[in-house]
Amino acid sequence: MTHKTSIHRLKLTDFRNYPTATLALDGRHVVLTGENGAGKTNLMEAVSFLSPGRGLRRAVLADVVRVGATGGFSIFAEVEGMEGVVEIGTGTEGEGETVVRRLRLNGTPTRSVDELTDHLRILWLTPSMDGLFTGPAADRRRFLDRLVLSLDPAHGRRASDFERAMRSRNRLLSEGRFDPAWLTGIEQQMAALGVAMTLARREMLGLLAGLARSPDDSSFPSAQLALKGFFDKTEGPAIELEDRYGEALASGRYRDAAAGRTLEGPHRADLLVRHADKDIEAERCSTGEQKALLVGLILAHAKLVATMTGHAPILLLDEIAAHFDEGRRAALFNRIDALGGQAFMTGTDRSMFSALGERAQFITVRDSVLVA
Ligand SMILES: Nc1ncnc2c1ncn2[C@@H]1O[C@H](COP(=O)(O)OP(=O)(O)OP(=O)(O)O)[C@@H](O)[C@H]1O
Repeated sequence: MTHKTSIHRLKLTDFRNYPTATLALDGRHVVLTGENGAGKTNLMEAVSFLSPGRGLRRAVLADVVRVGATGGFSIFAEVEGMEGVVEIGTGTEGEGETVVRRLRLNGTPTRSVDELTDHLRILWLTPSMDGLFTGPAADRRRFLDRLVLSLDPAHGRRASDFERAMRSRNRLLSEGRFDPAWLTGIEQQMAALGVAMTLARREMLGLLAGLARSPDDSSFPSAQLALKGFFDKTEGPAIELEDRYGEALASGRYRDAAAGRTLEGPHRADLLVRHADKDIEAERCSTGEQKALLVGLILAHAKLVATMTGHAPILLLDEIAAHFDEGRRAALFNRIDALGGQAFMTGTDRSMFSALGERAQFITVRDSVLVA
């Protein structure tokens, strides 16, 4: 049995184009419509700040604060979460370079925004992800890491610790400081973290592949996913893989010093995506097929999160409906509904969402004002 998580109330202060805004929600899906530039994506971005990180735009925090505001932004939400009803307060303090994010749960300050994952899982799909299959590998790696992170909150720390260790190694090598004891220490750390990251990525791909296809999946093709590069197929106990990577780093010191960077590791891996029914790479699919593939992937992931946590995640789908014909839109709404969670959707035209009927609450966004 999957439980629902949903946002009941949302209050924004000095967030993007909103001086203040309050939204009372009744647990149904939420459709935000309005003209271009009205503030629909901004509102979704505010919801995405109820998870750790920099939100769905990966924004610089200072840019999120409303232009002209004297302090930081704040978001207050009343949420039916994974541990019952919780009041989440988050926002920024400080200015310019020193802006930091703060979090309060039921009024009590918490040490880390990572605690948000105890209460809510939020997944999103935005137009900026349209070029995911054809763009740089770094985007696909980040996408995969975000999938992992939603089920394994320790993954973020692993990745940032690996980055830090790698930067230290790169610095030593670029300065010609080939001190073996020092380098070996750093490389062992990189080996442990790099292998753990890779195994977590592989596990996520295995879990997604193992998901049973639901009968109405034909509207959204399923994707075949594989890791490419860096221990993509190598089997063996983690400790063996760590030894192998540690040795590869040690023997690659002069090569990496010449290149000015570490040439081997999880930071060079890629995510391969194939259209399972057509058996071709996603990058060769038409624009519409790529979009459908991406939606299928997000829906499969949402189902996985619901199964693994027992709670359906909150979905943020920015400008999705306009891409699909009426039949596919209806299928999309049915799939979202079957997940059992709350979805936020945006569009300029309300009629695109008419198939949702009573299943959604319709809100018009007009110049930073929300009209239910
Ligand atoms: N920090 C900020 N302070 C004030 N306004 C901002 C800030 N950041 C962005 N904006 C404004 O917010 C407005 C709305 O942006 P948003 O992306 O939410 O629009 P939208 O309704 O999703 O439009 P579209 O349909 O074109 O995607 C833009 O006009 C932008 O200039």
